[in-house]
Amino acid sequence: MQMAKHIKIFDTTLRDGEQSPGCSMNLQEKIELAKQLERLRVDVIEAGFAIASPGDFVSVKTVAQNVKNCRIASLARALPEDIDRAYEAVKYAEAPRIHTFIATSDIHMKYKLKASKEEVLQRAVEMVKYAKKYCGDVEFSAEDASRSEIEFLYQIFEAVIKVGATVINIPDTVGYTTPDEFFKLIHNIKNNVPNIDKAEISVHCHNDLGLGVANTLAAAKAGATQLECTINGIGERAGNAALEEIVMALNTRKDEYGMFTNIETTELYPSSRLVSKLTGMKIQHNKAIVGDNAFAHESGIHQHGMLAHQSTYEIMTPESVGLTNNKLVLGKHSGRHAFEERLISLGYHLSKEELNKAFQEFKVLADKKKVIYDKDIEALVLDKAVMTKEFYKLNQFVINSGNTITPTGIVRLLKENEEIEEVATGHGPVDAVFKAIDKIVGNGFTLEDYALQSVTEGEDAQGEALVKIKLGNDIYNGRGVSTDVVEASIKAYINAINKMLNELEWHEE
Ligand SMILES: CC(=O)SCCNC(=O)CCNC(=O)[C@H](O)C(C)(C)COP(=O)(O)OP(=O)(O)OC[C@H]1O[C@@H](n2cnc3c(N)ncnc32)[C@H](O)[C@@H]1OP(=O)(O)O
Ligand SMILES: CC(C)C(=O)C(=O)O
Repeated sequence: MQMAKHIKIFDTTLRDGEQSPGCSMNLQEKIELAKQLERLRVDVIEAGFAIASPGDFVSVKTVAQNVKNCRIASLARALPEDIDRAYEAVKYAEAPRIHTFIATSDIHMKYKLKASKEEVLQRAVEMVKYAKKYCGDVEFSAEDASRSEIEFLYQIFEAVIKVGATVINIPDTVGYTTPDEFFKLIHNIKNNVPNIDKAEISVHCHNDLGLGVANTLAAAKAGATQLECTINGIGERAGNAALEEIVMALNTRKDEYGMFTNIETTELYPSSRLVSKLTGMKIQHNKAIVGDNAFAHESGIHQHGMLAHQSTYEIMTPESVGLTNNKLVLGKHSGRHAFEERLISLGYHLSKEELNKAFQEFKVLADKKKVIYDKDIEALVLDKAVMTKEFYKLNQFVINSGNTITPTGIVRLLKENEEIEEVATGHGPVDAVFKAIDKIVGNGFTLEDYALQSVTEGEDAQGEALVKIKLGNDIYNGRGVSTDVVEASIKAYINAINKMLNELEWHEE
């Protein structure tokens, strides 16, 4: 019998994932996510692109300072200033990595870099050498590798390994390749780059044709031992290969792949929910592994089969990915211990102060709602999982609305201990209260997106409002939950405003 092979998971949710339009996260959110990735036990966290902005630099550095059990990487173009900045940020990590890249396809070299093959080869070698002066662990990516000339890939990989690259990454940058083709590419690189055994082979697949995961798995079969991916598959354009799908495919089909990862699979669902909440990017219901319907059985024949035996229609258990089966969780007579235990099993690790606040809110909710589901609890604590300084807090609101009158909203907010009240009219009650808040806060930002969904089923279900506001080029997500949808909307709007003000204050410091 062959020994199972260890496959490393390189998570790039904080870098490529954050490149999804509208998915920006603030510093506290990134730290929270990095800690969750540590609980998930990914091998490498790509924490950002340090030179991209002062905010990116600080978040890479703070992740490096706070996460101890994963390797921490920063992306850097093949430029000395990028590499300097990347190292300045990752040097605080127990295990730092500089990840430098340059495009190798004719299209990118001609139109984007305006550089010849020789120049690209020389820059790649010089920059890997340059990075090695700082850091033992240097990953080199040949951007757009899947559309690059294969002989050039052999040449550039051999050259960068010679000067010390520890990982060579083969990205399918534009999601163009197919599983058979990518298998051959990785197989050929493994067999034609003379010093390939001195470096790890990595792949990074995008999902433009919906083949990101299939291509990644084909590459693993061909010999790649580091797989780059993101939670929920978020990322540039159609996204990256989804971490949870890759991991569960390897896990469920050990017979086919003979591979294992270090991932704590019961943390997959909490990680997915966290990313969705932090980015405001909803998970489609039929999404594999983590979608609401992934373990739901609707039709009679399937339900009959499931009643007879779970294995008839489930190839993995919901528990194995961190979904608990306790639909009915806690009620108004529950105590703090049971509440905390439930939170931990859902993947939320709150401080004592955060827990106390969440418990008080849980009791208020339990008075309003007959049945409290896991999702209600998650909705409550997600705000606590990422503490944001509250510049404004909702004190009171009143709306006057109907189909024959102009909707009017009166909102009173607390700013420190000062009460500020404004009134405004709008196209509907939510528009009216948002306009009243604009009058209090002042404008400069715009509402980019607003969505409302119910957290669970039932007439007393909580409404969850998600808003995106934009200031300059920056987007801030806010969320709010309440059994009253106008209140949920106000909370979401104030949450986004508070995040924006936190960021502005941080930039002023
Ligand atoms: C495939 C990927 O996902 S790559 C990662 C993509 N992520 C990002 O771009 C993160 C956000 N980016 C940014 O904030 C900015 O683009 C920055 C700060 C990195 C650079 O900003 P600017 O200096 O204003 O340059 P801009 O983005 O307009 O153009 C990119 C420049 O980098 C060059 N470049 C692109 N890739 C590389 C590379 N790998 N190595 C060296 N130079 C590169 C381009 O040729 C161009 O150079 P030019 O200014 O001499 O024409
Ligand atoms: C920088 C590389 C790894 C990348 O993100 C891509 O090619 O998609």
